[in-house]
Amino acid sequence: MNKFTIAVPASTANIGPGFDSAGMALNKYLNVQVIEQETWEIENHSPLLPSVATYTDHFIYKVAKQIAEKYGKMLRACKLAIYSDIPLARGLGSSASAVLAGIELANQLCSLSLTLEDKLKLATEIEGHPDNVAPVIFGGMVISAVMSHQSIHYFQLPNLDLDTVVYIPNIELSTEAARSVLPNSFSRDDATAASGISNLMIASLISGDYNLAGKMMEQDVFHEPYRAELIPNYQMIKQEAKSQGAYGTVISGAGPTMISFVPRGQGTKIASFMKEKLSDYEVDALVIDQTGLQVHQDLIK
Ligand SMILES: Nc1ncnc2c1ncn2[C@@H]1O[C@H](COP(=O)(O)OP(=O)(O)O)[C@@H](O)[C@H]1O
Ligand SMILES: N[C@@H](CCOP(=O)(O)O)C(=O)O
Repeated sequence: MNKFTIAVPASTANIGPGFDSAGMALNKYLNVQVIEQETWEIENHSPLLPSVATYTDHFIYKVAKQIAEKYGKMLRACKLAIYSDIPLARGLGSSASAVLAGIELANQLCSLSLTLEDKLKLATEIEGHPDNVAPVIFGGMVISAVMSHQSIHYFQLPNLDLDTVVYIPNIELSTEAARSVLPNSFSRDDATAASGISNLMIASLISGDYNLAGKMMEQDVFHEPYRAELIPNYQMIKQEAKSQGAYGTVISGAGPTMISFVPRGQGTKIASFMKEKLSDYEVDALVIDQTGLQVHQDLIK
């Protein structure tokens, strides 16, 4: 019987002004062990995972079935043993990781030979925006743009000399709810300012000017002003992290998690200082995942 593991990283999207476009893979993982057998069976091995009554209701199974059907194939039965340290509905891309796990499951079980670009297109159609799924597929930091609701262009930044600290509160905020507070349109002046800030942030990240990148991150016009009131300790986290040397601190994805971008090697020290201020939070020093989604030919947790 065939056995393998699909390992999918977490992600942080937007990075301030890169709304629905910029994202980065992080070293928290959803691992799906796949063991082919006669009947379907799904085991959740992490307290973070949602429990479902039957395998047909499981999000990962549903995505895999949808993809298989799109290509005119049937999924072969298997047992899925799922492990994850990505918290749900916190702004760390759990749904993007689950979507990619489902797409890869169909790819493997139905021998679809999907390219990375195929996976990007399929995942973006399901997720609705490419900013989480692109870095989850490619690793590192990726900028992506959907052209006329069809083709997707992307650019993977060179390795960044940055680590991160994430501040995960003990509350959920669905992406859908956090999108509902955003305006439907922007004035020309606001759109011009917002895209200028975003352009400058990306240019400064590529050139290694992390102080300028951090400043631009914190000047977002697209979403942070509208979401700030949904995020506990929004100002305090920014100020305290800055006092410890963080370049910039922003809402991770749609929140409620916040994330600081810090000098390489400083994450653990800054995380332990911030944990003192945020006793009821999970505060983690995370590094950028450079490899993206992987399929291992053995069973890993
Ligand atoms: N591993 C998983 N298995 C099943 N469903 C998942 C998994 N990860 C995420 N989901 C679904 O995605 C939802 C969270 O998505 P979302 O609100 O976009 O938040 P985020 O992606 O920021 O964690 C969960 O409530 C759950 O329905
Ligand atoms: N660009 C999206 C990103 C959502 O990320 P998530 O991790 O919260 O799902 C948005 O800001 O709505």
